Amino acid sequence: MRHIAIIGSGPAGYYTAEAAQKQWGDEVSVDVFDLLPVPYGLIRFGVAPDHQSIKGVSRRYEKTALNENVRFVGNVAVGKDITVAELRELYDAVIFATGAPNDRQLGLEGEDLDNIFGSAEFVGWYNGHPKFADLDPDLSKGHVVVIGMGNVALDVARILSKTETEFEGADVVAHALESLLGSKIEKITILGRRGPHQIMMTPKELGELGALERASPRVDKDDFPDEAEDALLEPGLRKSVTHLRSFAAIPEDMHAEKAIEIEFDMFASPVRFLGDEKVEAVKVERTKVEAGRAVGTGETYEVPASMVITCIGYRTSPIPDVPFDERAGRFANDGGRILPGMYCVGWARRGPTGTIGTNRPDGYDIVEKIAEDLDGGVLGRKGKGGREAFDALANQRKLDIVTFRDWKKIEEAEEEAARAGAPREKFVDIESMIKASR
Ligand SMILES: NC(=O)c1ccc[n+]([C@@H]2O[C@H](COP(=O)([O-])OP(=O)(O)OC[C@H]3O[C@@H](n4cnc5c(N)ncnc54)[C@H](OP(=O)(O)O)[C@@H]3O)[C@@H](O)[C@H]2O)c1
Repeated sequence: MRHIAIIGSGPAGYYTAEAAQKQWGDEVSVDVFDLLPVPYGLIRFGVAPDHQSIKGVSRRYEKTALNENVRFVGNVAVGKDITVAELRELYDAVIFATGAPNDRQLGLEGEDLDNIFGSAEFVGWYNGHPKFADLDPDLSKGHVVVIGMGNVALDVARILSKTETEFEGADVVAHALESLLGSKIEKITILGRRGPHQIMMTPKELGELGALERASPRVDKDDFPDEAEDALLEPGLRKSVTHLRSFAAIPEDMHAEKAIEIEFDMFASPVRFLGDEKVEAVKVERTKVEAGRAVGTGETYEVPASMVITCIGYRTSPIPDVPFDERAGRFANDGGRILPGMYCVGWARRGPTGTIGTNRPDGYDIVEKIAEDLDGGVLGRKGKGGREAFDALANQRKLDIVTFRDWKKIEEAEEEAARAGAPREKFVDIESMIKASR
């Protein structure tokens, strides 16, 4: 019997557990650890609460989780409750699937002013992540600036704009829903340092932005190159550009019918944040794109801002004893191999790009590599103590472990507490989660 520890129960973690199960069947025992008492990581805390069909992928992970030889070990902080060195003593392979939960910083003056948040914080707040439940963003004033032109920026702009009817069926947590519905936002400026032909937003999500009840997207016609150049774009990007062109063609009287304007300010790079305690404006430099890169033109202006959300990417949390690539913000690895017996998958391996499905081949690939390392003798000829040995240590340390069965009780309690039409009302603090699990 071989023993595998997967650290992180999000998409990367569960696709890897699934791959291991398929590869070795009863010959392997897989423990999937999570810092929190609840599984699924990005699916629960990152995917937008109004995108329930995407969240449905957790049913596939549940199938894996319910296998005899796979178990969920929640509420365990690796690096604190148990060290990486200890895990390596207990398991033949330790795989980090910890994602990229920290916001990248712009490194600009004024970035620590009040009411400036990174998207991990803001998305975590409306998705009920215990770390960000108390964020308390001030939505009582009119102009939000969202920095970045990727799908996270789109999620944030859409969630800030939706009406109560549009939130039907969403699992946005109660504290956030109340605050969002009481917001006084009139304008959202999406700042992108490049242009329409470099946008990272995908067509389906851009289409949703064009169909909001109380918000209307505005794009400047002058930002586009000649229409003939659209034909040179790859099909996905071409569709996104078609959406942007349709936004640019919205007549003024139609904009006027909507309470919120979502303005795309392209070729605009943030320079510094202005304000005393709270943010009041963003100083921006006009850019042009040269060889695909944004280059400053020296022309600057100010965009008023009562709140700022930066949506510019994420970094993995370093863990003691795991080599880290500071520049890239993820574990130092060679195709997922970190050190003999230590691996990484998903965003912790590749950085924060791709869809949820991108993690699936990652999981299968690392399992193949572990199989190679097993065959090559890299992981020793004899299996380690695994599950039993971990349980002995956990008992000794009095770790309060949450099992998958415990999680199902939390899930049931969250489903019972759901408001009409919503799938669940999430617990937003660890204590309540644990209480519901007992
Ligand atoms: N519904 C969905 O399918 C969905 C939803 C959410 C997220 N996702 C995926 O999750 C991944 C992460 O999404 P994301 O939106 O965080 O990342 P992203 O797609 O990489 O977009 C990041 C944006 O931030 C900008 N940016 C980065 N550094 C900047 C700086 N210093 N100043 C100004 N702008 C800066 C980038 O501009 P440049 O392009 O110029 O670098 C880009 O527009 C993506 O693969 C995304 O597609 C998917």
